[in-house]
Amino acid sequence: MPLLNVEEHRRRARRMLPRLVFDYVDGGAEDERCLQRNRDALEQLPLIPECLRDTSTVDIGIELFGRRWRAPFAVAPIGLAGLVRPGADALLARAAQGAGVPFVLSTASNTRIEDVRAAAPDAALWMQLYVMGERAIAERIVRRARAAGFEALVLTVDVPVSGLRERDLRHGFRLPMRLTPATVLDMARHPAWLMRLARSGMPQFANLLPDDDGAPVSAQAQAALLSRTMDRRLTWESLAWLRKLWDGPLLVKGLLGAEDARRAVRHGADGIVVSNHGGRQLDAAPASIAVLPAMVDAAGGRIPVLMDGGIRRGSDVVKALALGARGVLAGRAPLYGLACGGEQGALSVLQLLAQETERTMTLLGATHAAELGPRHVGRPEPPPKDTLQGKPAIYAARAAA
Ligand SMILES: Cc1cc2nc3c(=O)[nH]c(=O)nc-3n(C[C@H](O)[C@H](O)[C@H](O)COP(=O)(O)O)c2cc1C
Ligand SMILES: CCCCC(=O)C(=O)O
Repeated sequence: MPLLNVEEHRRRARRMLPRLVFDYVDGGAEDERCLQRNRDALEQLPLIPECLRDTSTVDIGIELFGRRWRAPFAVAPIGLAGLVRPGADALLARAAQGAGVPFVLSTASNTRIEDVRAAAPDAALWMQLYVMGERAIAERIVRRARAAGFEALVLTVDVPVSGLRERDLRHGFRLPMRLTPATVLDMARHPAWLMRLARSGMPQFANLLPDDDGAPVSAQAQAALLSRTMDRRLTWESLAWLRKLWDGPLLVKGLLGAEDARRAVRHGADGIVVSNHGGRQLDAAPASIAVLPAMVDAAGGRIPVLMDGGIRRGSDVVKALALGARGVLAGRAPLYGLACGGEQGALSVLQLLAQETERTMTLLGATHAAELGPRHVGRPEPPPKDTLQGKPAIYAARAAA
């Protein structure tokens, strides 16, 4: 039976992966309220169709930074994706290439920048940047991405420190790594996953390994990235430093406040990504979709606003576009696909999202993203009654699992 939607891919991924890996992908910070909020806020928004409009051709493609995207979403940066499957970054890039959408490579990828480019020569590749203590590391990554023909740079700014990922802590997934006996047993119960990992070895942060140019990159930097120890002196003024290194589109990812959107414009960013890091950082953060209209308003049409967080259906994509996003990023959705079926699995998820986006737009009477507007979005429905004494619905899901 083919998997019909993203949630079915998620459930299959949960069976295919050891719990430690699934929880790393699926989990959020602290009580996972932000993770849940992203979903709730999207689900609670109704869409209002406009009928009797000619929808004989519907084009879900968009254009951004001089490139056509075949669908209005890109694959979000995912660090340590190699835990899901060896070569994950290249497989995701190839899936994005197949779907005709951009792929954002994480600084914390397990495949080198140059190897991702070689695997997906025709893909629109963007580079996500984490700035750690040694600025020279970031500078080197930017230079390499540029040389490999990456088209945009995405500076992630919502990780001054790691969010408190309690699922990871429970599994001993931290440094020094202290795997629990239960985790080791669980890995043994997933032989297909384990064999692949055994063949390829433990994933490394490939962009931090000593390279052909012999630049020394310390084990310390690898450890800093795993624990998400970033440079906390990074400020808005640092954008000028990046500007000198990068002349292409420069986006800032991880903004939620209108004043920050205005600061991004003032400091010369070419775009912003409204994001709470998929609920993995500040658990008290609002749902991305909830603050999107204010962010679009603050950007005032001067720079494009993208959004991520909780995209699981084409209708979620359409809601974000209707509220003013130029496009969205999908993080976990293609990753669940990757876990189920490698490159083909990730591509299937991207195709499902594209088909759902097209169907939703057709049902709304919109033939192009530019025709979508706030009039298509109704007032949020009241949140569903919690079944477990006021706990977010995710607890109910877990209790049922
Ligand atoms: C396993 C995992 C790893 C991630 N790694 C990064 C990263 O390296 N850099 C980054 O900017 N965001 C990272 N993110 C956040 C995503 O880019 C994106 O903001 C988020 O996943 C969007 O929410 P969604 O998963 O609900 O689509 C990661 C997310 C996940 C799930
Ligand atoms: C381990 C590298 C950082 C990945 C990340 O940003 C995340 O887990 O959300």
